[in-house]
Amino acid sequence: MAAESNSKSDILTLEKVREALIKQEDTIISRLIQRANFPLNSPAYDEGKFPSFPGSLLQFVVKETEALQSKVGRYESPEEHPFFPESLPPSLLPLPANPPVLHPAAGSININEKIWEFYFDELLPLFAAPGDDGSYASTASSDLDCLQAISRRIHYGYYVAEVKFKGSPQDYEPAIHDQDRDSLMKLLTFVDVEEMVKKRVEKKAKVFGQEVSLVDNANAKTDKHNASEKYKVDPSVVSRLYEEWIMPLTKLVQVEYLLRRLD
Ligand SMILES: O=C(O)C(=O)C[C@]1(C(=O)O)C=C[C@@H](O)C=C1
Repeated sequence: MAAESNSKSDILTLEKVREALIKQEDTIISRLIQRANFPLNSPAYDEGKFPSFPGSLLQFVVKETEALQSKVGRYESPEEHPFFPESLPPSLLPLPANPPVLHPAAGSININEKIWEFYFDELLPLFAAPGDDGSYASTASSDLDCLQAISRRIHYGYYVAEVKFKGSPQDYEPAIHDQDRDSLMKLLTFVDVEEMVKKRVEKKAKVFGQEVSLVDNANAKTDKHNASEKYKVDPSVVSRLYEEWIMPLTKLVQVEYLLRRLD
């Protein structure tokens, strides 16, 4: 079944979708900076640490927050996916009146498990300082803010794939018919764009993450040895986040979506 042709999908352009991705960079970087205000706070992640919760404090915060957000319609947007989709309450709001822009396949592609894994196992230790200040609730909420912003960005790949497909169906259709992942991956990859994204997010991390002081401190500014310490989150970690995880997973979402695009 093909996605409906309608005014909203007709005005969706690659330029507009890329603009949306650029705005989301601001959200992701700001949330990482917010999380970096707290140390690692590992008891928040230990299952059974607080007997009042069945799993970890983090899991409790995520599940309860997602249940509330589900009731107010968060997961009715195709790019929003819960981390604990099991037994979520339904939305209490009426369904959106707009006709769908995406193929219904989008609803079945949720790669949040991969996002959860890299965030806690690999990314977090790179930018949260070791230590425990006891502020577990704020830490868990802040983790969920980061996870949701990253997840939304990655699942936005549906829209990128849709505009690319609509722009040149003749290029994509043979690879979709053959279910050829490698060809799809080649077709949708723009190495020059990826290079720009990495440079831009690194620069944004420098601008957003500066320590602001009313006293000019010329020494601190020129001290190259302390370059990464000057920023609230190391800019090279943000660039690495995009290079190793966000862009490859956005491409994975695009491939998964395109494989089902002609169903
Ligand atoms: O801008 C695109 O064309 C995208 O597909 C998005 C994106 C990204 O995740 O930033 C992913 C793949 C491309 O190689 C370039 C950039």
